[in-house]
Amino acid sequence: MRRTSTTTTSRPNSGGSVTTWKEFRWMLDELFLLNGVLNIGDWIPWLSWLDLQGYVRRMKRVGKMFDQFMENVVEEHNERRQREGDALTFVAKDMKCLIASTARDVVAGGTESAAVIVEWAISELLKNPKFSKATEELDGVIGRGRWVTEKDIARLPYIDAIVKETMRLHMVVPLLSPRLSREDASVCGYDIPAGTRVLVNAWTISRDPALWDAPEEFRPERFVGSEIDVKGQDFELLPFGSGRRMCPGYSLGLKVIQVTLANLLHGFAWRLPDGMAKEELSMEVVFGLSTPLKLALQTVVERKLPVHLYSI
Ligand code: HEM
Repeated sequence: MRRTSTTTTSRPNSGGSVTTWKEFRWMLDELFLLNGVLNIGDWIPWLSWLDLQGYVRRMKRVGKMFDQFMENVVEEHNERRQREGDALTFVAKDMKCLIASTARDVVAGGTESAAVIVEWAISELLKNPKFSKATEELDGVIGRGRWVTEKDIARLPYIDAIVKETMRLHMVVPLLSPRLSREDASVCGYDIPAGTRVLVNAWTISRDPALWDAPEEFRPERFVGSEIDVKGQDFELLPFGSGRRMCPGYSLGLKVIQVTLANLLHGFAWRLPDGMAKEELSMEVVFGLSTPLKLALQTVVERKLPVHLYSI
């Protein structure tokens, strides 16, 4: 299945006011894609009114849809709270907008990035013979009688290494948030005047051969026993950015990725569809605000744990 592209604008239509799962998925794809496109009007301002690529029109449309969706969610909560007489947490009308836009950041930041990373991790594992190492670790530490919990992660160094290596190779936010230099500065021989808009290309840094051995290869082992972390202190690896504008959700995001991936590997045996060779697995990427696979991963999964563990 092909994801939203810079040229495709059609969206699923529920035909009603309630946002369907398909529409929500479409909104997220569109939001992330448009946040990362190169809009001609941003670089040549006198052309911006023409909106040559139609991106501004699309941004306005998806922005409106998202605001509407979030406002509906806040409204629903308000109604419920009113019904239950919960006066303290009732959201005043003028706060609704602020809450809706903050919630949009949290929903968008917290869902898409984690899902993209987990999908890349499984694709890499299907392509590389690293699966057995991960499942051996899980069998040894967790056993086949239960699911993985957040507390187990500290005892799963290979899963942690897979997550870090996936985040290095598939930097989900390739360009960090733009910064503005407040004073004249000199960095590595480059003069940066005050007022310059600075873009940090975390994607290139994490594939720089001066910093990484065989940077294009997926090698989780490089992080086993390594001090390099993803918390913004090691500048060669900045999947959550660094400094004041660093991702405020990094701790939650990291845990969601680790626990989700660990459970998907622990609970299911994964393989490619019959007749599909590893070499045919597409690793093409869409560059936007995030970097998902161009074609959604197609796999066959089989249950590995006792049946009763899968019932909700
Ligand atoms: C799951 C993996 C995630 C990744 C890889 C990720 C990555 C990033 C990156 C690279 C930035 C820009 C940082 C910078 O420029 O220094 C960022 C900003 C941000 N992230 Fe995340 N994020 C993730 C999860 C989350 C979650 C779970 C939330 C909310 C609960 C969140 C909310 C935000 C917000 C609000 C910003 C903007 C911060 C600002 O501009 O001051 N992110 N994220």
